[in-house]
Amino acid sequence: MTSRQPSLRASAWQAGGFVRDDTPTAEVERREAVIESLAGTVRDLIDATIRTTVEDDEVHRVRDDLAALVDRLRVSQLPGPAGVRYNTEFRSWNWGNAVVGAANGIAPPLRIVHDSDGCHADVVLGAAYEGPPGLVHGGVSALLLDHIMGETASGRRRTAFTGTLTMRYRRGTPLGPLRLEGRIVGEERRKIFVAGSISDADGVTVEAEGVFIQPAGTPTAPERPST
Ligand SMILES: CCCCC/C=C\C/C=C\C/C=C\C/C=C\CCCC(=O)SCCNC(=O)CCNC(=O)[C@H](O)C(C)(C)COP(=O)(O)OP(=O)(O)OC[C@H]1O[C@@H](n2cnc3c(N)ncnc32)[C@H](O)[C@@H]1OP(=O)(O)O
Repeated sequence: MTSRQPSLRASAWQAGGFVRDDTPTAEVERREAVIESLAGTVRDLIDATIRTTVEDDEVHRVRDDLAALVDRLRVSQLPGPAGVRYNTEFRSWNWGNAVVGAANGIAPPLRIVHDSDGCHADVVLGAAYEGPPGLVHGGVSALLLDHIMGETASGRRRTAFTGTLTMRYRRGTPLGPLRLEGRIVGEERRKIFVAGSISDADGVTVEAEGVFIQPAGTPTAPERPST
């Protein structure tokens, strides 16, 4: 996640379900690095669990050790999901997000780059994202495209919810290195039309079209610089 320029009254965001949290940016980033390192190990654990061939007794011992570790993390917990928070500098963080959450071991996670044409992200998908043998699950493709296309529509200056998302799976998407892209192709009042794609080294595997809706009454900030 990148830093936000202060541009709007914080109160404008409360209506969109974002939670104001005045943790200073330096502290947010310190904690984010800590929790991200744990999530990275959880991601390794998921991959190791899928691919392990160790004997049953060893599986049971590892399970018991992990259960003890879960108990240690449960000692202090949020009352519910992590949500989206932002501070006075409009630095936002959504550590539980299914696609980009720093604390979420099931998020790939996607590192999204905003540029003048929209957004893109390079990602490597492993065994945890498999559908057909050796190929990315179609729902995972839709998940990742939904998010990057939503961020494209948002442009980090407004809230945009997915209204309609249409996928065209042109060929199987192999597990491994992939590029995701999103770009705005039209706008009509609160509707933002976005095109998206997933590509491997040989070209596009999935194309998507989406209509994203800016909820009525939510603000739009001035253009933000590219990151
Ligand atoms: C200001 C400072 C900003 C700083 C910004 C900083 C950070 C930004 C941070 C976060 C945002 C970042 C990224 C977003 C990233 C990822 C996105 C993930 C996307 C999701 O994962 S999100 C979850 C799945 N998503 C839902 O959970 C939606 C549930 N749903 C609803 O919340 C409503 O249903 C809604 C809001 C969609 C519409 O509600 P509404 O009341 O506003 O709509 P309304 O009836 O007024 O229609 C208005 C016009 O939209 C047309 N229209 C309506 N619905 C449509 C549909 N479904 N498809 C196509 N067109 C539709 C109408 O036909 C009309 O069109 P027309 O104007 O031409 O008549």
